Amino acid sequence: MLVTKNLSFNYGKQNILDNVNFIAEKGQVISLIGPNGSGKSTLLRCLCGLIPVKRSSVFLFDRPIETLGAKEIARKVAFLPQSHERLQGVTVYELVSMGRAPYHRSGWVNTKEDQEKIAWAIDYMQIGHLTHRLAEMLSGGEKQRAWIAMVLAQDTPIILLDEPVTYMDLKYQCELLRTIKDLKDNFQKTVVAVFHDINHAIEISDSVYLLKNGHVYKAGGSEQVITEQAIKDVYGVYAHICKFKRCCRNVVVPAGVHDGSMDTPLENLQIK
Ligand SMILES: Nc1ncnc2c1ncn2[C@@H]1O[C@H](COP(=O)(O)OP(=O)(O)OP(=O)(O)O)[C@@H](O)[C@H]1O
Repeated sequence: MLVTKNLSFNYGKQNILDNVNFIAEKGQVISLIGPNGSGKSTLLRCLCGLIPVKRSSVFLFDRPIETLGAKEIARKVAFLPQSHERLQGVTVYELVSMGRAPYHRSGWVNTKEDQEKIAWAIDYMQIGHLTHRLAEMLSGGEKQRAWIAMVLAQDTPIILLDEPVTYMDLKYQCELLRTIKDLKDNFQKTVVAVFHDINHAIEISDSVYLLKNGHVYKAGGSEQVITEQAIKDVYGVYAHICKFKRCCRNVVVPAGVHDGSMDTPLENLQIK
């Protein structure tokens, strides 16, 4: 569905992405993880045609992305950026409605189908009580849910989310992870999401891409990719990969401030 072949990208002379080979199939959840500045957001922006790429390095439904028009791409891929545009005087309902823009030829008249998709997205993200509020007046977490509703109203087979749990409290973080799983299980959506919390990536992903300095350090199932060695190599941090009873996934626990220095190998940490 969404593929990159030896994708490289520069800003000026700075090499940001280096020979990235990526593949997302229908109904998969794929996480991008890696340190600040490793190229995760840039990769997402290449995947939805927001930044121009070399010919035949990004393919959307088997077609080189540069051969598709902006609206055509936007009917296939929705993108939630890391930081949102500051929209003044726009209600939450109007914000969510903007997700329908790729389907409008000219002007702004919502068809019955548009209204149904908008209503579904609002209901799905549980923001019905916010629709008349100005988006700029919402709390960080409320705003994030409103923007995700806009992305869902776009009704695309592929959804790209850049740090979607930002600003959300624990309850909404858990709910958003469930939402992503539901979008995959019940709507066969393909979701590519950037996470800083590695445990979120472990919890939700069919595959994980671990980026380091613009290249893919490792990709695959989370158990293969996320190892203590990989975390040390990529983040420069010692971390424990733990298994807990009644928790059916690995849990990454970085060495704590009381365990010793961040540079202390795990085997030398003082366990009291
Ligand atoms: N518009 C731009 N012009 C020049 N350099 C840029 C631009 N946008 C990003 N960069 C640089 O590209 C590199 C990768 O940035 P990117 O935002 O893709 O990283 P990231 O992995 O998403 O980081 P973070 O986790 O901090 O969000 C960084 O060094 C950044 O400074």
